[in-house]
Amino acid sequence: MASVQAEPTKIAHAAHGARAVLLPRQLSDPEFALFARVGGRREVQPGEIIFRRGELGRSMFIVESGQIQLEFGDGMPDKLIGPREFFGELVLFIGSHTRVANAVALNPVVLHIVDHDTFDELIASEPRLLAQFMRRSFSYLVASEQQLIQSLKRRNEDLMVTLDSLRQTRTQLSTAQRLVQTDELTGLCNRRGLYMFLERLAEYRLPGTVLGLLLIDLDRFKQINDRCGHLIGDQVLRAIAEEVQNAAASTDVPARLGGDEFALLMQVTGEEELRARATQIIAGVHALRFPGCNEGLGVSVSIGGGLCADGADWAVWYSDADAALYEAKGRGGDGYEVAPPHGNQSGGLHSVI
Ligand SMILES: Nc1nc2c(ncn2[C@@H]2O[C@H](COP(=O)(O)OP(=O)(O)OP(=O)(O)O)[C@@H](O)[C@H]2O)c(=O)[nH]1
Repeated sequence: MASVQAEPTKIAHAAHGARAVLLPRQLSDPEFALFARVGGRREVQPGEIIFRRGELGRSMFIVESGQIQLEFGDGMPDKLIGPREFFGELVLFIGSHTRVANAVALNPVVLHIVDHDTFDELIASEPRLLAQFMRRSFSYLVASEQQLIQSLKRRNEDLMVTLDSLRQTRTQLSTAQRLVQTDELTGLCNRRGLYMFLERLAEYRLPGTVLGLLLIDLDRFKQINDRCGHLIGDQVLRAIAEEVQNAAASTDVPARLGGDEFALLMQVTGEEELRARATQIIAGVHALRFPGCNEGLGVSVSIGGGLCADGADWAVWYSDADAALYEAKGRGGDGYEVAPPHGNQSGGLHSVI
């Protein structure tokens, strides 16, 4: 519920104390007497609505006793109108004006209602008094509008700050999401990242291609670690990751599945391209050199691959490529093997996650 901005109901006194100064919405004695005399008297019960926001206004109201709450809505503060104050006067100054607030009686209220015709007659019969009333009322309305503009400006600034921090949160979220899907050592996609890609695979599929999977495993990596130390071991892993990345097109997903096992999920034209990529990786790895270690120890990889059967899932693709990898390892490593086409049609990706 909006807060209530109470307007002073007392007559304020000028600093020098010589003359009483009326607050903007207060009527002087002669003004109140005049409006009370010509206006229609109406008693209002607590909770009764005098007018609603959006209604076409026809009259101004003067409060003799009790309190009226003006509810502007849209998060703007409500206003209280008390004895000898007026509200709804805008309709008398500009024709066919719609109400900008709901006016609700907070307690038993006595009102005097001045309509358009009565007001016009008063302008003719009491021009001096009415001019004074209108002048004061106008300056109040202008001040109110200025206040409103200020408060809207402030709200706008607050909103900009909120928007800014939301943008930051979004950036942090996407950074966190990227980190969760990335292998820290090599910067490639990790297993989780690959699974997330698989969930949205349909969005990335290129027409006229088939999916192909290569599993790449370092040969005798334990020995490299043992002989050269883990730091060199890490360097080797990073270098292999680069070779896998080099063999990947922009629509492919190179990943480190863990330890010394890498994967390359590709969109290829057929088995020939799959073999060409495997050959490229093997050749790239052969050319790698690691100062202080590589002299006596070659680095090589074994690769198992296969074309991914349509309708099958990751578990099937992985198991076919893994069987081929096992064969390549069995032949002493440093080579690749491609699995025969697989006809198995099974369920969804979720069987592996
Ligand atoms: N430096 C380093 N070593 C790792 C990392 N993750 C796993 N390893 C090591 O990788 C080695 C993998 O050993 P194995 O699974 O026996 O594989 P391999 O020695 O390559 O044997 P083959 O695959 O049969 O040729 C282990 O010694 C792990 O400690 C890593 O992040 N950094």
